[in-house]
Amino acid sequence: MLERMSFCSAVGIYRIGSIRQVSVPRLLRVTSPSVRNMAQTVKLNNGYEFPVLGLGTYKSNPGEAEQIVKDAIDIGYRHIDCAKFYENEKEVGAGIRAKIAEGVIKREDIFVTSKLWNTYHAPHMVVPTCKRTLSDLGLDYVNLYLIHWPHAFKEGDVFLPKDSSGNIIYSDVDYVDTWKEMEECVKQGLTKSIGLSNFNSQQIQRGLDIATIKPVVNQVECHPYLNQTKLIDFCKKEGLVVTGYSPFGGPASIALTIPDAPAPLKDAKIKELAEKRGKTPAQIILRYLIQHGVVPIPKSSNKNRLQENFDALKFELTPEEVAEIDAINTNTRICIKTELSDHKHYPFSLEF
Ligand SMILES: NC(=O)C1=CN([C@@H]2O[C@H](COP(=O)(O)OP(=O)(O)OC[C@H]3O[C@@H](n4cnc5c(N)ncnc54)[C@H](OP(=O)(O)O)[C@@H]3O)[C@@H](O)[C@H]2O)C=CC1
Ligand SMILES: O=C1CO[C@H](CO)[C@@H](O)[C@@H]1O
Repeated sequence: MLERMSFCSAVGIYRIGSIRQVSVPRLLRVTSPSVRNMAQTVKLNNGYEFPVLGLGTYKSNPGEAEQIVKDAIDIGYRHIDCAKFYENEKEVGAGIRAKIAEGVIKREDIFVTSKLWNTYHAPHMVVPTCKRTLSDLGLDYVNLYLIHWPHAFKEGDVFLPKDSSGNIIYSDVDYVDTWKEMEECVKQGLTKSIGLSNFNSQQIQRGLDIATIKPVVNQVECHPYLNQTKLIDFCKKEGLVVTGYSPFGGPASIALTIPDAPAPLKDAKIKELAEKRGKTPAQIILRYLIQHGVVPIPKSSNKNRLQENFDALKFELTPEEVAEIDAINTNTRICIKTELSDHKHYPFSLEF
């Protein structure tokens, strides 16, 4: 599986599937390694390098998010996943900027993603909303800006606008019109790349058909119970990398609201492999996703678990072990949003 591509006495470059890994001999390492000489990355279709493991920040509460981001950067994370919807971009940005100010990283060493929320799809709102995110983060640009969901809600700063019966109020805006303004964000230097999140294959295809700047990523739920092999194949064919959210099945809050929510961390096969390999269930899951070419973005607000998750970069599963995990897939979607299934752009009515 691990195939050496080239070697010189100073630096070895390996390829795991399409993942490039640059390893630097111990003597050349500095105490705070930068993404340029340490990160394992995959190349996006526009040539930018995308670190193969990121940090999720949903439910990283104001008060903890800044410290968690700082801890993650110290551990070696060089990819942070944010969103306006998470309402913590100020704190996340403060963590990133603190580490730049300390000289631990330079801006170009870290890959920052943010997302356009559903209430800002109207074309005239896209560029200003991206600028608001930049202002909250305190950064001049993000590396990747995603349309968070294909379905638009009534425009405004109320993220979940509801009518008197408690139903979400939809908007008619078509994501292909939103996409044109996402392209404008690239042209204005607000983001290096643009992409999609929670889009199904037909929606991606519709986007590709009108795009002059291609999406580089589709970010979707991905874990051993929803391993997304068909969508991954489709995305690979079209030149998109799949980022995998909720690799452990999502935050405890989701598990609490869905009493029988599947818990991949507790799966018997995952636990068996973890024991056999002397790893944790979390590491087995992250490694599994990475070896499928998915870029997982686990969230943790605990420094030990941040380290544990990061250490998934340091071992490999055999093809047989990957196949054993493939066999526990049940295509079970946790973040399913059935309450939105009558929206004309609801993404989950198709198989993939
Ligand atoms: N595009 C989209 O629509 C979506 C994007 N996302 C993104 O994906 C990220 C990750 O997904 P998310 O839904 O947060 O869920 P995850 O699957 O990453 O699970 C997070 C939960 O797992 C726990 N956890 C983390 N590490 C470990 C470990 N090693 N062992 C045991 N438990 C662990 C965390 O607790 P603790 O913090 O205490 O460690 C937390 O409760 C989000 O933060 C967000 O950035 C998520 C959902 C939708
Ligand atoms: O990014 C996100 C975090 O999780 C939320 C709850 O499921 C999602 O709605 C949202 O898309």
